[in-house]
Amino acid sequence: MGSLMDAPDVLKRIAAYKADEVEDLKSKTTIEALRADAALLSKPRGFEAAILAATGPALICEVKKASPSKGIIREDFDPEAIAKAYETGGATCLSVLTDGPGFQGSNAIFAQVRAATTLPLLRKDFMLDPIQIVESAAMGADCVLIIMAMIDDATGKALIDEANALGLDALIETHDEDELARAIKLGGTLLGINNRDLRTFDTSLDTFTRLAPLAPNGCTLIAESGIFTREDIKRLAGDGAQGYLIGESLMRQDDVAGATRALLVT
Ligand SMILES: O=C(O)c1ccccc1NCC(=O)[C@H](O)[C@H](O)COP(=O)(O)O
Repeated sequence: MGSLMDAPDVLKRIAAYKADEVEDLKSKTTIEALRADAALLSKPRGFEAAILAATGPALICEVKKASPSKGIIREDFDPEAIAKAYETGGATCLSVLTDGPGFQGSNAIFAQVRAATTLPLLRKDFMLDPIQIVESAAMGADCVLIIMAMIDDATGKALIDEANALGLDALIETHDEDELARAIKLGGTLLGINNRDLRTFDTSLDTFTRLAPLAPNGCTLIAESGIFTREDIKRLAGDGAQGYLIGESLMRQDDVAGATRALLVT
């Protein structure tokens, strides 16, 4: 028998429990209260700016214990140690999973990482409602992920507007021509192309190669998923990538700092 997180339809299942989580959040607080909490924090660190300023490949290294497609990725999961190792290894930014059911992430893990590093942080979760964007700002996130496959255009606009109002960057994730066209129409400039099809879990770098030429000049292109080697990065750079979101291949290493550094060697 398949698990709750098996493809296909994993996104539908995630959307269902995420809608419950949003209702739970709204029962405990208000968007205004979260906005006030966010206003007490220092300004977000520029996530996209850090990627554009990187002198070598801009690695966005992911802190994730598990995923629906791979199950448990790292048993000895110490978010603080991993964040420090990524920073020592030369990461430009970090991505932190906060989704519980699919990734064994949490807001507490995000807080641990935030306390351990000064690198700009992406809160990686499934955004369906503007209150989650404000919650992310109140947690000290610098960037939020918006997955086009999970939302309609009206929701996308509301999420992007909220991120802009709070000074957060928004990484708009796409996987096919239609999602990319919708993201561009919504004014997204930090565009993720996910090599993993979240409906089937099939992963191929050819997705980035196919879609990157369709993005307008001036966008910052992030290649996501399935990146394992320096050769992968060289190939994706040749196809126009300016940043690389890498999770599994680094999370499985004993020497996380060394493995991160090795991806930066030219
Ligand atoms: O990876 C999954 O199983 C997954 C399932 C459902 C929604 C999202 C999912 N993954 C998010 C990602 O794409 C990755 O965490 C991220 O891009 C890093 O990928 P990787 O380097 O392959 O771990």
